[in-house]
Amino acid sequence: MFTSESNLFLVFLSFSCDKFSVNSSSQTAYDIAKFWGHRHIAGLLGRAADGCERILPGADLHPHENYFSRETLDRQSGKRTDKVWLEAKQSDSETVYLLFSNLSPMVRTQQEDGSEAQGDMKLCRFRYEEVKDLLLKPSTVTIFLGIEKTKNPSSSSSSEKTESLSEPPVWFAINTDEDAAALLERCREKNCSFPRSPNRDLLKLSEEEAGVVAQARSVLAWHSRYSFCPTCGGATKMEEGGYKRSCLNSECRSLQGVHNTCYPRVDPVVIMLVIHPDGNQCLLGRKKVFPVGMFSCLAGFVEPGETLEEAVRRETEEESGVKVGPVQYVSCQPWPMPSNLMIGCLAVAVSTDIKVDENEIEEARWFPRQQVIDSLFRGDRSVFVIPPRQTIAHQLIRHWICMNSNL
Ligand SMILES: NC(=O)c1ccc[n+]([C@@H]2O[C@H](COP(=O)([O-])OP(=O)(O)OC[C@H]3O[C@@H](n4cnc5c(N)ncnc54)[C@H](O)[C@@H]3O)[C@@H](O)[C@H]2O)c1
Ligand SMILES: [Mg+2]
Ligand SMILES: [Mg+2]
Ligand SMILES: [Mg+2]
Ligand SMILES: [Zn+2]
Repeated sequence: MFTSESNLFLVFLSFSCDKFSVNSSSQTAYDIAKFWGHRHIAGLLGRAADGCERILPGADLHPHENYFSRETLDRQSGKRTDKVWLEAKQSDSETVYLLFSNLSPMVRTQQEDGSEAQGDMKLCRFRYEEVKDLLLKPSTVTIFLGIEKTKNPSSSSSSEKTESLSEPPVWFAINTDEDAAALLERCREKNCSFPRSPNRDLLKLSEEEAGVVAQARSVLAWHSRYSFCPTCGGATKMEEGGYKRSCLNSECRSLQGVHNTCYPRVDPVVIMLVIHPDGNQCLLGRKKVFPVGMFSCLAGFVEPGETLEEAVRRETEEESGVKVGPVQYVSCQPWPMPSNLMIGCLAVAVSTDIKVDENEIEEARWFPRQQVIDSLFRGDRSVFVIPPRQTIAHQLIRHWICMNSNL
């Protein structure tokens, strides 16, 4: 019975209907269709060819995968202590090496016009023969990243199955202090470089490669910052495929029992979208260093002996003066600059007056839902800019907009 009405409705959707308009209660047409049980209409509103499905998935939200989160490699932590296996894999002709200089991976840019789009940048991959001299240098740090995950083995043909009997390639990352220009000459491909602004440039990788870089860069950064033993100041040696540093001083306390100083560090950071008590506005702030017009979620390092909820409340109040009540975890994102874990939360404000800490934040404001929708989906016509979609800040804002927040 729906067929002709559906087609008419779809035509209407594709020509003139504005799906992002909200009524005085900040409800979209989708919110209202869903509330009154018009599942078919809600489905159409959420499915049109312009990507609306991603925009308004409703209550059946798919758990979102953040950029830098994809696990392309199987880490195989058990292999880290198998020296014989690791050595054999290092010289295997199938093994993939990523080359880092000053903690930046060598990448190839697809577009010569300097385009900013995601996927425009690819990691340069090297074979053992091309890097074996670097592996021998004492200043080179080599990390075992893992084994390539096999793609859906049950669906492969019999010839593919025979091929897949051999182990998939193993990946290593190396950081070297060799001259960057000389390193670039090793590459067979054109348009290669070591990006200078990781915060901006590493966002141009594919999801698969971004996940590998998140792991590699964080561990390499740990080695470059923790060369000496944090307990006695002595020299250390690298172990377990790059996942441990042990003190060479046999008297050192760090050798008795297990010490977190011997393992790669991760710093937890809470990042929160604070919702106004009326449910229809959210709190966003800007740092002086942000591009003109950009506002983002507030964020801050979790302190020792603090829960995530308390960190959200403390950082929000410190930076904006706003007091927060309930806090709800949404998703997290590894952020390898150098090794943060961004823990994304929604929080509900219990006070609304804003008083910013000028050392951290230049300005903070309550933004109405409609303005946020404009900023997410209407680009040029918006009054402010939100961070790019690769950031968890963007995803938290999108998550709030996609929720049936007021029904
Ligand atoms: N992916 C995203 O969407 C996103 C968004 C915002 C922030 N971030 C990241 O989160 C980090 C933390 O946010 P913030 O700067 O607002 O935190 P913050 O509000 O806690 O302030 C930073 C200050 O805290 C102090 N500090 C305390 N512990 C620290 C630690 N372990 N490492 C470094 N400094 C520490 C330093 O004085 C630093 O200047 C940023 O550095 C940024 O990389 C990511
Ligand atoms: Mg902060
Ligand atoms: Mg702070
Ligand atoms: Mg802080
Ligand atoms: Zn020591």
